[in-house]
Amino acid sequence: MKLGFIGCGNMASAMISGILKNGICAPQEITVSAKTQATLDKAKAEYGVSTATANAEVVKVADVVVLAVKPQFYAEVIAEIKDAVKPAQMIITIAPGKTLAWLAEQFGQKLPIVRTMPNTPAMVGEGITAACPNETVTDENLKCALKILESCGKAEVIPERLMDAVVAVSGSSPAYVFLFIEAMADAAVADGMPRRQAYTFAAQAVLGSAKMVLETGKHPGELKDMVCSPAGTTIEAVRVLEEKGFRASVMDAMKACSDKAKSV
Ligand SMILES: NC(=O)C1=CN([C@@H]2O[C@H](COP(=O)(O)OP(=O)(O)OC[C@H]3O[C@@H](n4cnc5c(N)ncnc54)[C@H](O)[C@@H]3O)[C@@H](O)[C@H]2O)C=CC1
Ligand SMILES: O=C(O)[C@@H]1CCC=N1
Repeated sequence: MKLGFIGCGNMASAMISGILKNGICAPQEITVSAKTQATLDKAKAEYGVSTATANAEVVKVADVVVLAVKPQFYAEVIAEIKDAVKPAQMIITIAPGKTLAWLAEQFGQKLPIVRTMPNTPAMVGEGITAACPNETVTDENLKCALKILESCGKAEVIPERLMDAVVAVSGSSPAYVFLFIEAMADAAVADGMPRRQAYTFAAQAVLGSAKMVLETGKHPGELKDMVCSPAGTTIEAVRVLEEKGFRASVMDAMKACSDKAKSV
């Protein structure tokens, strides 16, 4: 399968890394375009992919084209490539806010389009991607799209109305988790732990806790209670987090994120 990425920044790189690690296709079967030659040179050096100076070149050689530019550039890029897109070619989008109806209008022709929302843990094969196919996508198309997306982690088909929620809960949330890990490491450093070691302990604690949620099927509240020994240390931290509105701040931040996703 020949894959094309229009744009080769953080998200495209994370996906390419996951795709290559899982052998979904060979490096030379991936063609990328970008704004600058420096980006193309970096992608070629890092992944061994083919590069194209024009976006239409990517469309000409790929069976599946991933639109990996920022949402504000979608209209101009689609305008540039739409005449080169063949009816059987599948388009995968990864931008927030660009609905299937908007995409159909921009392309001006019936095309199999899968709207998705991935995240950067795709880089280490631990991403999660929401996928929403339009009515032109066949079962075969969807199988192919999910094979690509599942090479970077988990993928689930969802109704389009949930896409903005997905941006907040998984598309953007690695950034909140990185903030959390950084804050925990800073606190450990304040207590005397070497910084590098503090990142390892903080990150592994988050990884292990996440695996417990995914693998035990227990409610996060129950898992939290399993850590909080009566009159112990953990409940003191939990009390302070509640006092400072930890959960409310997470929910408010995610509301701001999903609201923004509606307007990009
Ligand atoms: N970074 C993330 O965690 C996630 C990003 N996304 C979405 O992925 C898309 C890309 O985001 P990032 O990779 O973070 O951005 P980025 O800024 O890292 O990469 C954008 C890429 O597009 C290229 N580009 C810009 N204009 C172009 C044009 N006219 N033709 C060809 N290439 C062009 C740039 O050279 C760059 O390689 C965005 O729509 C973003 O919302 C989705 C989920 C997660
Ligand atoms: O911040 C952004 O707009 C992109 C979409 C989801 C994660 N990053």
